[in-house]
Amino acid sequence: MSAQIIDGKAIAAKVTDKVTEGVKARIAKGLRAPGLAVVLVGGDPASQIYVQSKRRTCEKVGFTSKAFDLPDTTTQEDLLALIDQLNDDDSIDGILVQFPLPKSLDETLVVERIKPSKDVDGFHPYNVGRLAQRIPKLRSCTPRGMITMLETIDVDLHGKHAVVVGASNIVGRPMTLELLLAGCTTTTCHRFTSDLEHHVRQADILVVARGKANFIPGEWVKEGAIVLDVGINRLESGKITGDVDFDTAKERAAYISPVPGGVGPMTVATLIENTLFACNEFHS
Ligand SMILES: Nc1nc2c(c(=O)[nH]1)N[C@@H](CN(C=O)c1ccc(C(=O)N[C@@H](CCC(=O)O)C(=O)O)cc1)CN2
Repeated sequence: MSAQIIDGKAIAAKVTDKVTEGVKARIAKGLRAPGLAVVLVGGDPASQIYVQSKRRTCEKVGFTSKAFDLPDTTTQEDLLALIDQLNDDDSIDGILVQFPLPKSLDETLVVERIKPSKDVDGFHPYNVGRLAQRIPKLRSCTPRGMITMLETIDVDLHGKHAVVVGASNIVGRPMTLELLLAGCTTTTCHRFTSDLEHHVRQADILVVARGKANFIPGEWVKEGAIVLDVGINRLESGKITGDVDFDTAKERAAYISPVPGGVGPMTVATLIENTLFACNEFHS
């Protein structure tokens, strides 16, 4: 059996089309277009690609996009002052500060400074806490995007054993909360997990966010599992590959997301979806 491919690029296009309709509906009612501020500090090449994609998608759906490209010498005070200014700007519904930040800057202080109603990344402790308490509002983009991917598959998540490999604030931890909310029994594996193979072999739903090419051998994947690969690893050849050994895994899984074209595009689409939500729900 060969797995069905979960086409993140196609699902993301549907999500952004729906947002375009939402923006048109606002304009038809005489309301302003949603506004997203995208802040990039420094010149990390991967971050530049992601930020460009976010800004391009904003334009495509009819948002107002404000770009802030700051040098890597930016101080903590300067960055927090910009966030304060954006928090007070009524034309801005969402504030996105691209991570990772240069080492001299504290990401936690940045996350905590953004007004929860403009936290379209869903990283603020207020928004993570709401997700943990089953009353989500703004939800982290990559995990929420993966739930949207799962919703396109005709599968009942209740009681399924979901195993998340990786416990970062951006992906692993909020994904565990999302899967718990969806009714899964969850296991989160991290750097101190002993016998990773044992846990992975139990997974009906396997989410891997480790950042190491072919970290999960395909033989570990349970027959009929759903595999979502969050890894984006650039090989010396220039090829981009995920964290799961795709060729072997696809012979065992029922569904699998590819890299590229899987989870990555859903991250951007969900950010756009979150911005429209923030605009309609909190600011209008
Ligand atoms: N403030 C944030 N920073 C970061 C986040 C985030 O959600 N918020 N996530 C990641 C990076 N990321 C978005 O910012 C992101 C990663 C990957 C993709 C994507 O579309 N990848 C393509 C491959 C494109 C390429 O790298 O050439 C794919 O998988 O098909 C989009 C966004 C860390 N930082």
